[in-house]
Amino acid sequence: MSLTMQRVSEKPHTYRLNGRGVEHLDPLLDCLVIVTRLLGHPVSTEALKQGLPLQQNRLNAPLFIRAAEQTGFSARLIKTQLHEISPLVTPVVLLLKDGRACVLTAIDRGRKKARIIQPESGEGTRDVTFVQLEHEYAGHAFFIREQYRYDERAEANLEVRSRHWFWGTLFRSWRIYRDVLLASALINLFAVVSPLFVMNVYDRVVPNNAIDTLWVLAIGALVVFSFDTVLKLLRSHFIDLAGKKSDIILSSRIFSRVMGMTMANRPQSVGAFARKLQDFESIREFITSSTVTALVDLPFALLLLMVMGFIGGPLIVVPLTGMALIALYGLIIQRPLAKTIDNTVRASGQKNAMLIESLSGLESIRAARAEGELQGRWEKSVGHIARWSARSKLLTASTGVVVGFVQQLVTVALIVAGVYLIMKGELSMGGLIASVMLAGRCLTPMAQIASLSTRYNQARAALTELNNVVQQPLEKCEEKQFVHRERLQGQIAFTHVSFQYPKQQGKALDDVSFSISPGEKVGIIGRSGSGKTTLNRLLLGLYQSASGAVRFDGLDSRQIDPSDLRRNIGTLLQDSSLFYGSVRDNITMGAGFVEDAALLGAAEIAGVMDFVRHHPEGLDMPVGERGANLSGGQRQCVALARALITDPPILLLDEPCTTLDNTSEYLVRQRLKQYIQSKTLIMVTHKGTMLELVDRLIVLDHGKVIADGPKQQVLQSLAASVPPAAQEVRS
Ligand SMILES: Nc1ncnc2c1ncn2[C@@H]1O[C@H](COP(=O)(O)OP(=O)(O)OP(=O)(O)O)[C@@H](O)[C@H]1O
Repeated sequence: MSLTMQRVSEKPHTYRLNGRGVEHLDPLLDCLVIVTRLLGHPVSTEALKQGLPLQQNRLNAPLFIRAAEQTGFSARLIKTQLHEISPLVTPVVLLLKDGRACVLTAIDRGRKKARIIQPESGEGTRDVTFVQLEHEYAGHAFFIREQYRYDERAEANLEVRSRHWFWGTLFRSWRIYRDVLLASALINLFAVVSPLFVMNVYDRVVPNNAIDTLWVLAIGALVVFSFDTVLKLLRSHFIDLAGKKSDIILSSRIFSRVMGMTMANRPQSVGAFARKLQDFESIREFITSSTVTALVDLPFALLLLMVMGFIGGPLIVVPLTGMALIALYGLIIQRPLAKTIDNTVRASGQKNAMLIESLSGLESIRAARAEGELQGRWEKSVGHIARWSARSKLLTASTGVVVGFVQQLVTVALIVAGVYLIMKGELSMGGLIASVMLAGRCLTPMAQIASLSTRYNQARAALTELNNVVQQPLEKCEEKQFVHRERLQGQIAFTHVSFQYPKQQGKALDDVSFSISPGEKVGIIGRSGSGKTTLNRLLLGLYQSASGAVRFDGLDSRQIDPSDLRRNIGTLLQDSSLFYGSVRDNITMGAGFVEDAALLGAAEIAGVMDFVRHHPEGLDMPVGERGANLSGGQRQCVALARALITDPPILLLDEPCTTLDNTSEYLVRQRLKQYIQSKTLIMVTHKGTMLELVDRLIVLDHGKVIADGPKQQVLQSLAASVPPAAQEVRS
């Protein structure tokens, strides 16, 4: 379905929007929508692609699987012949040549016919022969089924085990880690070669002048070392490969959890939260080569120790004692180290929060001449972090020093004890040298692990923080099934709605009830803090009411998929944000594919064309970070155009045109008046002039509805009683 926005007459402008405003032109997405319908749980295109990083506005194979999974289905892409597909597994999405796709709904093997639905043809179900289909089929098919849902009864009896977000992701690379383990076993076996080579040279070659044997041994050792080098390179490559794979999955998972988090659980501080997410770096570092190598090598140290025991006999006690000493020191410093790192992490979060807040409020800081105050806070925070990080550095450095000392101690003790054994004739010269070398090898992974404890503690702290993030409730959780509504009529009802912000005293909305019919134009007025914006937030489903219900077309908003709901409500928030990019990007963000006619139409109504027309780059004019290159009024126009771009049946405008000059406001108002004729409008405003757009007024005070009725009647009664709310509406 395509959208065209036609300008019917010149003055006043009349705009007619045909269609939904967005054409997705995505065969895979269309097929998935059809499959969800066939499986009895229809999901809208909007809900399926919600939050996915579409490639040129389309699903690709991995995104198809993610789209299915996030809406309660599971999908697998399998290479298969057409005749191998069982009729029992339909519906199946077949990938066709030239990037097309179709849904295979039934197979009649006897008559060699198949029943398909090809969305782009718009023909509905049709029968084709196997030969025809084979000709088009590209060889891969998506097999989709509904995920089994446990209900509350199951929860009582059965604990549903799901994989941990972090360990489960690492576990996905178990095959790679298995190979790494195998390579490590060989590498550690090869570690024996060097001491044995030296031992044999000292004990056999030198006393007997056996030059031939020397060369044989040397060539053998070289071959083994070459193999060892290749294996070591491969091992690091595989560990990095597994780390990279996990890193991509984990980063994407964390970000999607953050995006999907309920507003009630959103973090109090953006800066501190951003810091938590950045701390993922320390986890990434921890799962890369050096750590994993040290961990994997540790069990093999015991093997080397056994070989050493075989050669050096009682000398084994020396490295064993050394290992025990290193382990003991490592354990002793764990607690103080963990404490310093936890404190550093907390303080860094606070410092980052301050930095982000200061940078975003730089103009206000300058205007209030508060630079000195913030400088003071900053220096205090930096000083605090420096103290803790100096402590953690000292502890880390002490590990290195202690480990080095133990290693030297072990060498000296081995040589002293070895000389006694040689004098007693229980050990050869070569045996002693080999024992020293092997002891060194045994201690290396121990030393590495001890020095990794800082990194481990950082990763542990980051994992704890991220665990909290990942465990936050999601707006769309797997257990919850939504009703999918492509298009709402625009009927809205609040019944006894009360709401209190988390961790706040007092209700922001208190027993609010009203009903709005489709096409009605309603103004919400009231003093600052009376609850107007909160009411908008509940309408958008950003927060859920504690009691009562918000209904759209008679359906509780909690049942409607949030993405469907928001697609149907064109929203201009009081503080709508713009993002780095062009004016065009900012208007179309979230809308998918938009035809130029629709874009121009929305930009015209919202007054964007009035200023981009004079810019050499037009709609491609860059807006800067957070829209910093635009004026306040221009930013509001772009945000208004964004609200109109999908031609939604409901418009929710919070303080539109507040930052526009009178002429611009007049022009936008006149164009909006034409545009909203068939829409349901809910508008929060303090501006009397904007009330021209509405026929009915709802007045809020301290979270309660104190008046509701036709505009003139409410204004008159407010003027008569002269409550503060009436004075708020400036004419
Ligand atoms: N995110 C929030 N967290 C906690 N409390 C909030 C939050 N937003 C608003 N409040 C509180 O809820 C109450 C209603 O605020 P709301 O923003 O809905 O008022 P408003 O009528 O839109 O005001 P204004 O006209 O100034 O925009 C206020 O007391 C405010 O302090």
